[in-house]
Amino acid sequence: MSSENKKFKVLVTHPEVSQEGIDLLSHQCEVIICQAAPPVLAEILEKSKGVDALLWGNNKPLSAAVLDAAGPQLKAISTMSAGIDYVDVAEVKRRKIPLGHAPIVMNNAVADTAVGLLLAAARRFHEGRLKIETDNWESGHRNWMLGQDVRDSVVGFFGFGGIAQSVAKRLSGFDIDSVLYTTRRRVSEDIEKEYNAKKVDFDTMLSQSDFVIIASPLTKETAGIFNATAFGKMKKTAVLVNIARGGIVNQQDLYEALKTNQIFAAGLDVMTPEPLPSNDPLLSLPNVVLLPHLGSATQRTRADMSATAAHNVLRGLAGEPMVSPAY
Ligand SMILES: O=CC(=O)O
Repeated sequence: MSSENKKFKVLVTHPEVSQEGIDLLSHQCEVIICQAAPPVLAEILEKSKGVDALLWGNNKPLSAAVLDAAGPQLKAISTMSAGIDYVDVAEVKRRKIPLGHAPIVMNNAVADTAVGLLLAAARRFHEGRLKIETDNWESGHRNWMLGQDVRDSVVGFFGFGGIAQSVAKRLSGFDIDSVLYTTRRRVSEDIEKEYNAKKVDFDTMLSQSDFVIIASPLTKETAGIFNATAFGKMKKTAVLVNIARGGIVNQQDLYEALKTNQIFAAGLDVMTPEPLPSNDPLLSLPNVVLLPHLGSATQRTRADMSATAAHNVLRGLAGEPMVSPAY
C-alpha cells in the first residue's frame, strides 16, 4: 500500500521503539517517528498535529497539552509500558479516546529482575564487592557476611498482579514457605492455591514477611505508603524489593531504615528521581542493590512490548477493543 492509500497517521514518539511494532503499523498506516532520543516534548507536540493515533514510546507526561496538539481526530493511544502513572488517564477518558498499555509481555523479564534483586540484597552481593574493592575480604571468619535465607521464608507482595505472580512462581522453586499479599481485590482461589498465597492487610504483610516485594501501580493511594511507619513494622531481617515505581516508597525514610539497620537490605530497580544522581545518599549504603530501571530491558521483551502497543493502536483505529486496554 502506498502512503497515499493509508488511511491513518500514527506518531511513534521515540526513535528506538523496536521494529516489530513499526512493521505492524506500517502495513496499514502512515507512520511518523520522532527523531530525538531522549524524547523532546516540543518535537512530540509538533509531530502530533493531525495524527490519528499515538504510540507513546517514552514516559514523558501524556497530558492534555499533547491531546490538544494532536487535535480532535485522535482515535487511539497506546503506551509501551505496564505502568501508566505518567498518563493523564482522566483527561484521555474524558475525551473518550481508547488507551492501551503493554503489561503481561513484560511479566517474565521484570520477575527475573525482582528475583535477581531479592537474592543480591539478601546475600549481600553489593556489599561483598565493596569488601573486595576496599581490601576488606576477611577470609578467616566463619560468620562473616552472613545473609538471609530464601528457603522457608514468607514472601509478602504489595500488589499481586501478573508480575507479582511471575515472581511467586519463580520463588516456589526456592522452597519458600508461603506468600502473603496485600491488594484491593482478592485473586482467585486457584491462584491462591497455586502460590500458597493468602490475602492479608498491609500491616500483617509487613510484619510477617521475610521479603517484601512492591509490585503495584503508583496511584494517589500507594504514593509514599512505604514510609518510616511501614519500615518500623517490618522485621529487622527483612529485605525490601521494589520493581514497581520509586514513588511508592518514601526514599528518605528508606535511607534511614537501611542506614540504621531497621530492615536488613533493599533491592531497587526504581527510585526517585530517575535517573538517580550519582551523589544520592542511597549509593553510599552497602545494604542496597540499585539498578537503573532495567526491569523489562531484554531485547525480546522490548520487541513484544512494541508489538503489543502496535496491536492496541491498530485495534483502536479499527474501533475494536484493544488487546491490552488500560481502562
Ligand atoms: O516500568 C516499566 C513499565 O511500567 O513498563
